[in-house]
Amino acid sequence: MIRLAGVGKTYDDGTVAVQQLDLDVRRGELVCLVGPSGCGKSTTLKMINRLIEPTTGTIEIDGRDVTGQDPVRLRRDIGYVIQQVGLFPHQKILANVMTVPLLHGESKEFARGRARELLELVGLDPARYADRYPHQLSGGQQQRVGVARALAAKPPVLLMDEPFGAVDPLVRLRLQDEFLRLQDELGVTVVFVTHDIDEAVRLGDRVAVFGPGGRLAQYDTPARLLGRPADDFVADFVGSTSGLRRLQVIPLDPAHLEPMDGVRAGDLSAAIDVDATLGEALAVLLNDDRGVVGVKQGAQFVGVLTPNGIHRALRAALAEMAQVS
Ligand SMILES: Nc1ncnc2c1ncn2[C@@H]1O[C@H](COP(=O)(O)OP(=O)(O)OP(=O)(O)O)[C@@H](O)[C@H]1O
Repeated sequence: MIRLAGVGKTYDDGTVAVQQLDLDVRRGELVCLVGPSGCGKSTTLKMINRLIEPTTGTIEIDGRDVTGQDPVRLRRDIGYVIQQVGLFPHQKILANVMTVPLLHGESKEFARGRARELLELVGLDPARYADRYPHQLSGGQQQRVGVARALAAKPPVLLMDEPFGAVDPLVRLRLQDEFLRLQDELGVTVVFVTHDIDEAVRLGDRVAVFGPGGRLAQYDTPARLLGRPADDFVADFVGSTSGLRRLQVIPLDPAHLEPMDGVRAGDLSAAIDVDATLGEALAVLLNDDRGVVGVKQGAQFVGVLTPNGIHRALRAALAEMAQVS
């Protein structure tokens, strides 16, 4: 869906922001660009919607070179969400979200309906929030309005630059979860900039780690990035707690469950879904006094998980990861 080939950006003052960047993003994929401050993540994002022109290389969206397209039109067709949200302070929330469909030439009535639908989708009840002004909303709520507005024109591509950077960690987790659900539902292709490796591995189907001087250090799935960092820089950036982070990306393995024999469903105080990750399973287990968690598929219990089961699942996943690398 998006293809960058040999893309570079050197600013007028000689700063090399991005070097020889090759990056493919598949349709419907969520790709995170992550790295320390100043390594060219925002510059890369802004080259995709032509807020910044590359010095070298080509950028294609859906097979079409973006440099051949009218930048205003291009930006109208690509959703863009930034940390400072950029809501119009003197317009009510509904009017803020209606802006983009109106720009696309839709009728007021259509735009109003679409805006209400979008507010609902991002978890803001229109009956409660549509008539408020931006300053009457919390930071997290404003951020959701920003996401709703960017999605209002059903863009095939959404660019997000640290969209959840300014909200507290708990709200951020919730926004991340909601955004994952939304992205899955809408099937939109997303490029998401963050400097937070935890956010990147949580959200990304694939993660691009940028190093100093705008060099792409590794582009991989979260599991491989954490399990097999390409070099010392990536290993360092991923950090010493990568073992714990890895838990967040490894699925629970049903082979490591123990049978329900002798355990009555009514005695289990905690249960998780069989689609959970090892990290989620561990979190539930740690909160349970008995050290045993029921695992469900739909409404049915399919087994129980104990600390030993988690340990076995983790060992097996790491062995498998080492084999494919
Ligand atoms: N207009 C500009 N003129 C000159 N240099 C610039 C300009 N904009 C950005 N830079 C430089 O380009 C490099 C990359 O900046 P960019 O904003 O892309 O990094 P980033 O990875 O997004 O950083 P952060 O995480 O801090 O937002 C930095 O060294 C920055 O100082």
